[in-house]
Amino acid sequence: MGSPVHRVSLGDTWSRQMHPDIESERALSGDVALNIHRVFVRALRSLGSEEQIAKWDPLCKNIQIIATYAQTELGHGTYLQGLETEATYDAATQEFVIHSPTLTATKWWPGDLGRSATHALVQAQLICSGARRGMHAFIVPIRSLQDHTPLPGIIIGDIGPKMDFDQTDNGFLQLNHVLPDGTYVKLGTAQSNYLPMVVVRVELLSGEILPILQKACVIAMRYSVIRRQSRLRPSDPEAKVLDYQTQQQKLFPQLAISYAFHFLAVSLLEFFQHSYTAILNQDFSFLPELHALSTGMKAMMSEFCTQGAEMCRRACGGHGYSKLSGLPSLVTKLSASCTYEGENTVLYLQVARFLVKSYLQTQMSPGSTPQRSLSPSVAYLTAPDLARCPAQRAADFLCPELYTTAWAHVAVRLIKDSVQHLQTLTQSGADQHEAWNQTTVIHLQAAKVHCYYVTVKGFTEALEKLENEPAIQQVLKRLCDLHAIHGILTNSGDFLHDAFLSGAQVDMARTAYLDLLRLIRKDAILLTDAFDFTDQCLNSALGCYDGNVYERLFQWAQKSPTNTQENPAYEEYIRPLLQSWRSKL
Ligand SMILES: CCCCCCCCCC(=O)SCCNC(=O)CCNC(=O)[C@H](O)C(C)(C)COP(=O)(O)OP(=O)(O)OC[C@H]1O[C@@H](n2cnc3c(N)ncnc32)[C@H](O)[C@@H]1OP(=O)(O)O
Ligand SMILES: Cc1cc2nc3c(=O)[nH]c(=O)nc-3n(C[C@H](O)[C@H](O)[C@H](O)COP(=O)(O)OP(=O)(O)OC[C@H]3O[C@@H](n4cnc5c(N)ncnc54)[C@H](O)[C@@H]3O)c2cc1C
Repeated sequence: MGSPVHRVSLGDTWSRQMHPDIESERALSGDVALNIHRVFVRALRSLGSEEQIAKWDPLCKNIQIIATYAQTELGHGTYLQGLETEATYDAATQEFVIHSPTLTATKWWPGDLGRSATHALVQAQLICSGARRGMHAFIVPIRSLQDHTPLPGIIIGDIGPKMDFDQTDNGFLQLNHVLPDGTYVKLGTAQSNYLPMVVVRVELLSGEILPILQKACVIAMRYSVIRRQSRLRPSDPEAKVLDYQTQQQKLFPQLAISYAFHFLAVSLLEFFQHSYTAILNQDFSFLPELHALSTGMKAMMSEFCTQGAEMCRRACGGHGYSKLSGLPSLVTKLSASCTYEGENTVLYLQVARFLVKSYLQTQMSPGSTPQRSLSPSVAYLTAPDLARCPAQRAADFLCPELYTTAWAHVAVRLIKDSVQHLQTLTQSGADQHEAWNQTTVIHLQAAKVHCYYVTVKGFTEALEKLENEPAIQQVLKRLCDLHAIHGILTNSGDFLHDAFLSGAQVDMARTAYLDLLRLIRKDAILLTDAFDFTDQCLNSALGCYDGNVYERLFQWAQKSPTNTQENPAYEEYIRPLLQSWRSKL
């Protein structure tokens, strides 16, 4: 490992040396390749029969094969029913033949496919007895385990340079009448084939997406107490930029949402594990809500984390634009998460479908067809609603029940409004699909507010469990309050729309918000230290634990290739340019 890791600088000489034995335990940090091998394993365990899992799982665990998940094609990524790769069952030979019938059927994007993977889980349209049976998964060997060359019928390669993820060889794959390995076993419902995406979306939240925002918060917060710029009063020394209220407004909401998302990811993982156990026992009743939560949280977390990491980068001024800060690559990595594992708009609209169905369920007349009980995440649809917010003073906005009710009120109003717009169009004769398309902007807004409500509710419920830790509960409650009020102020129009909040009450909320910034200031470094990233993991000259920013920036710059190699432009361009005046004498 490179420079010594600074976690707890005891100041003695040994602090600066990492013992090799403990260092070897810190399995893998920063960029890791072969990420999609894990996605393959999740898919295998979700879709495979016991026999298939028994065969392939050990091969994956021992890295006797390197696998990828090949679903997306050149022509389709979102619309799975449009995937063109074919798996035709030949009853005579009792074999499946996998084929890419068109250019747009070329598998395109699967991670590690470009140069690394030996096997692919290929999602293909199953064709049996001439009938198309929808998307199904097949394990296909693609490279020789002897010499890694492409197997017969396989055309394979890398898709070329990307915005980031340079460590991953996203690839393309064409299959020319290839026979996959093993028999085919169909499990569960039609949606079972979608299960791997649910599994990956849930795991991405705390495994990949949230830690990137947390790292950006650590880097920007530590830098903001080292960076001194300008004076609060002419007679004062230069101020730490974190003492400026506007710097706090940039960074503290990102810190608050990092904690909100942490608690949310924990509770979603618990719900997922409960639902997954049921699904493996062929009980799919939890799947609709699990799908709605996993899509909504993946869309919201990737969107807010990307915006938040960019805000942290900008809050570091010029040095935030330097790659030595570690921030630019955090932003470009996060922006991919708004697309992979489901493009965010498409996923939010899946949430909207769920909200419409849930709302219509609440409107069914009593005694009509037996109602499935409403899913817990939308129980607020039938909770008593307030027409007006009762807040009388700023402090009232520090009450979790008050702001949770406020968020539920706006979510109900927007969901109801989206359903009414949909019904108005269908009742006026519009085709249901056209009516849906013509109201998706309204549905999108309702889905986003519902997701924000879920994070606020989840944070308040997590706080309730901390009653035996009053000091911690108090510090985290400030972040919960800030998260809820920041959303209200950012979307105040939604709260003012039906006069649920008055203008005066929005001013009260702002007063409470600004006071929270002041209170959170003293805990800001401790709240980011708590994420417990090593300096190596942060990989940032601005974010090191010991705060020696300027020394590291200067030292790391010296190591930049532009400073260690000859300037290729000098001989060919600069020297002739500088000397050109001589030839004119
Ligand atoms: C270190 C870095 C690590 C990076 C890792 C990166 C990994 C990236 C790997 C990938 O990107 S893999 C490819 C991921 N691709 C996607 O996520 C594709 C997104 N598209 C979809 O999920 C579906 O096409 C979509 C949900 C948008 C639409 O589904 P359909 O085309 O079937 O249509 P429809 O919306 O009518 O859904 C049919 C039914 O299935 C349900 N459904 C759809 N998806 C489901 C799902 N995933 N789970 C459960 N149910 C699902 C849906 O709710 C609905 O139920 P109802 O009819 O009861 O309403
Ligand atoms: C870094 C990275 C890694 C990836 N790794 C893998 C992998 O390992 N395996 C794999 O199979 N795939 C992988 N993908 C592909 C990824 O899953 C798809 O790109 C993603 O699902 C989006 O699909 P798309 O590209 O077809 O986007 P599109 O759906 O074409 O999106 C384009 C626009 O169309 C809009 N749109 C599409 N459908 C609708 C609709 N019904 N309603 C409203 N708007 C719509 C979208 O909102 C978007 O604005 C990866 C992608 C990236 C960026």
